[in-house]
Amino acid sequence: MKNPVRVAVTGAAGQIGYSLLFRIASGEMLGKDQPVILQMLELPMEKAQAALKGVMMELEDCAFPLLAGIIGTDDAEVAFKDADFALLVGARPRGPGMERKDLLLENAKIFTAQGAALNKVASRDVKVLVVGNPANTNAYIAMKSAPDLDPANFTAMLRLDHNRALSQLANKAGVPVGDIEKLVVWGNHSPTMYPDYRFATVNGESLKDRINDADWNANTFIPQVGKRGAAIIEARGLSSAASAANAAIDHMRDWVLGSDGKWVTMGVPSDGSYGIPEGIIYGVPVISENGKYTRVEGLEVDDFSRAAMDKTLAELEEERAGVAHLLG
Ligand SMILES: NC(=O)C1=CN([C@@H]2O[C@H](COP(=O)(O)OP(=O)(O)OC[C@H]3O[C@@H](n4cnc5c(N)ncnc54)[C@H](O)[C@@H]3O)[C@@H](O)[C@H]2O)C=CC1
Ligand SMILES: O=C([O-])CC(=O)C(=O)O
Repeated sequence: MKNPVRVAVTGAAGQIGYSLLFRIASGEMLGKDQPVILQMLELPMEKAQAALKGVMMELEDCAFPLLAGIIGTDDAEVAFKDADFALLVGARPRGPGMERKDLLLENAKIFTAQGAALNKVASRDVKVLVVGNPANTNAYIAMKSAPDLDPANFTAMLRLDHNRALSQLANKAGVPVGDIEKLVVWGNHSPTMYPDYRFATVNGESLKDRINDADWNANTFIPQVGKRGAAIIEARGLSSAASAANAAIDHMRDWVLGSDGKWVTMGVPSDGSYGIPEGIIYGVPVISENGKYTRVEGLEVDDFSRAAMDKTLAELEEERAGVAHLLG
């Protein structure tokens, strides 16, 4: 049996937390041979702490063989102590009529504090996934607030967008979703994101050629993927939770255990490639192996794509400017 690893989850009593923790504890994220210690953070309010207690009782009641320990706390330095993985979910969600960036100033302070706490007490190799919105800029804030940790280990979740795009493409082309490869979602987790299937294949053949519908791409597919979060809020009255938790599991699992040669989308600090300034947390295609992700390099950027990639970049730069005063 492997030694247990420590997985910190913030916002553990929230709706994503409730869909996420049980799957981590059952081995779906890190493997069926990897024991985990869950270190869960919630707000210091009585209601949040009581709800967290309830979640911990239910985790116990599952008798997961891989669950080697559970810690519930309102102190970030307890939750992140020696953490090997940190899933930063805890943040306010948007409601109907809001954009994710409307949450920026309210949620930003969470990520300066949690970045600093990770910097102080987490494992030096901690792998961080930011889910709380606006996810890219919150990941940027956490990364900048943790100067002693490897910036490459701060990532934002665009996997839900990637998975949404896969399903839309599979429906349109009438192919099984699992047969589609080489999809990318560039940029920000916001309506400006650019889902790009120019390179996508189905059983090795071009999906773009098979669909062959530029109008559908520009006027249906791209906006539909970009606004899917809002459509879920409209339908449910609450933002996506089960699909968000599922995407978080996919993101971490592929990062840690490898993507099997397949492209997946991760929001990662830019290395300057594709005309994205260094350090901006931007969705790019990566392949992961042995716990390390590598960008897919050298993809052609045509005029349509350049315009789309620059638009989402401009929004990220605007968000970054909006939080610069918090970062000293
Ligand atoms: N990146 C993505 O694809 C997605 C991101 N999200 C975002 O994830 C976040 C969480 O969503 P839900 O679970 O639905 O919200 P929720 O409101 O159900 O749960 C959030 C939980 O976080 C806790 N929390 C708030 N501030 C905290 C802090 N400083 N430390 C620890 N815990 C804290 C709250 O008490 C609450 O229990 C939201 O910002 C939402 O917009 C949601 C779906 C997809
Ligand atoms: O739309 C929201 O606010 C929640 C979210 O990020 C998503 O579902 O993509």
